[in-house]
Amino acid sequence: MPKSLPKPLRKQREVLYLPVAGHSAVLGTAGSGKTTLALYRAAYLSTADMPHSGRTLLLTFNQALVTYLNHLKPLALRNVMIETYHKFARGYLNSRGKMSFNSICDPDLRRTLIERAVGNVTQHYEKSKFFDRPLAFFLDEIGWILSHGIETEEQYIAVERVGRVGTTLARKLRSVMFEILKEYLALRTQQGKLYDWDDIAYHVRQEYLQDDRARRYRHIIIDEGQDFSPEMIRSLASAIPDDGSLTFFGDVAQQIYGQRTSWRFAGLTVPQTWEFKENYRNTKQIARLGLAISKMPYFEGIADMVEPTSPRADGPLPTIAECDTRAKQIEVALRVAKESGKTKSVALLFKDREQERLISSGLPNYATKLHRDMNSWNDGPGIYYGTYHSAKGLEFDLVILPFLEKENLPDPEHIASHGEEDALTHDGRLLYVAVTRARTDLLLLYTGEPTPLLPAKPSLYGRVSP
Ligand SMILES: Nc1ncnc2c1ncn2[C@@H]1O[C@H](COP(=O)(O)OP(=O)(O)OP(=O)(O)O)[C@@H](O)[C@H]1O
Repeated sequence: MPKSLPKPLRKQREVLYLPVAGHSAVLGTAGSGKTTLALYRAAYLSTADMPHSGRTLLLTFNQALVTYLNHLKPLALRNVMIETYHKFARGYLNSRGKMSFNSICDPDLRRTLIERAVGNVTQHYEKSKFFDRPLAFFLDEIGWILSHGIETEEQYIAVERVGRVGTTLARKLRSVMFEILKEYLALRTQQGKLYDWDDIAYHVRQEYLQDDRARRYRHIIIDEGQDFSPEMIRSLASAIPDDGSLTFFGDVAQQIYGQRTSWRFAGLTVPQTWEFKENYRNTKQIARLGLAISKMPYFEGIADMVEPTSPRADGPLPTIAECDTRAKQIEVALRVAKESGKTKSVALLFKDREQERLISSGLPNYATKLHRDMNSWNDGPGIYYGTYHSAKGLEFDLVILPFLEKENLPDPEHIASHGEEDALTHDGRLLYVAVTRARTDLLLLYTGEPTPLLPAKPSLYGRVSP
């Protein structure tokens, strides 16, 4: 068994020994040990000399988490491959001779081609407000169709929920939308691109349907599964043999990629879902703020939400600091990070790379940037910085969140393209992820009016004026 990981307790032990064949799903609140148990389960399923043992694949969404997992991965897991879904997909298609050089359409080209597709289709119709929607709407809708494995116009017209919160697309417009999708795919093919990041999973699944070779992995485990699209999950269900297993770990409150669809659309055969409610990471005070965020109106109506029970460890209240200017926020963030980074792990997290750059130039050069290609992980004290997305699945002693003002969050561009409700829903989950990365200390900074994403209750915070 892994040595460096905490010993599984209660529900965690039950999950470790879930059936070794078929599908299982574990839903857990932040910090409840999903990643830890994903590693334990990988060790259990890959243990040599057991009747159920076999090669095991542990998949997650982003590279920073893969690097972190590899750092936690004990020697007992030599038989386990840990990688991102997208790396797995490329590798598998390559093994089938279906991945030539440069055959994936990158997001910039995709954007250009979808814009062109909208323009081309517009010419066949009379002027309509539909075509005036922001490009982000078309990018999203096409992503939604492809990541759900929808193949025909009839399927698309019949499907129940289409579009983001508040932007459900009327059925009569779906034919036009589908025409835009087909035009995009035609333009993409002309560019020699066989896939994009939304439909690669569809192609993986199609390939498995025709693949009668022995399966490379007997067991697959998905961590951060809430961010896997239904088609990604389906493709993995078809990647295991009949006597193999698929174990899904996820937290719907932390869904920050994709179109907020449900893993349940993937149609796994899960007799029962298991829930982890105990939070082992955060102090009571941080967990209370996390819980208050998850009770905000913008979280309402999510299926499968698991509410945490209060952790035992006590700590300081999250600190909220109103600064006169953004420059002051930067000064405070840098000072605290440098001081605390000597003895603690500290993460400075931002909405996007642009905001990260406002601070990163002032950081010492030993600070570690969290990013897609990071390939080593230094445990212990130090400064880490990156976007909320890049910190997914990770944890730090102190988390510093600058720029929490109303003008910045929810993101004004997101409001412009998808409306306020959608922006609140999207950025609320990001904030939830960011807050729950903190083990013991949290520093929230803003100028002017704080973001409406933060709960107003004063007793949740210790307030300071630097
Ligand atoms: N049984 C346990 N006893 C003590 N500590 C534990 C136990 N299980 C997990 N932990 C610790 O709790 C923290 C959170 O665990 P982990 O990262 O596995 O949670 P998670 O559910 O994947 O979190 P998230 O979804 O928020 O990323 C880690 O520091 C882990 O070592």
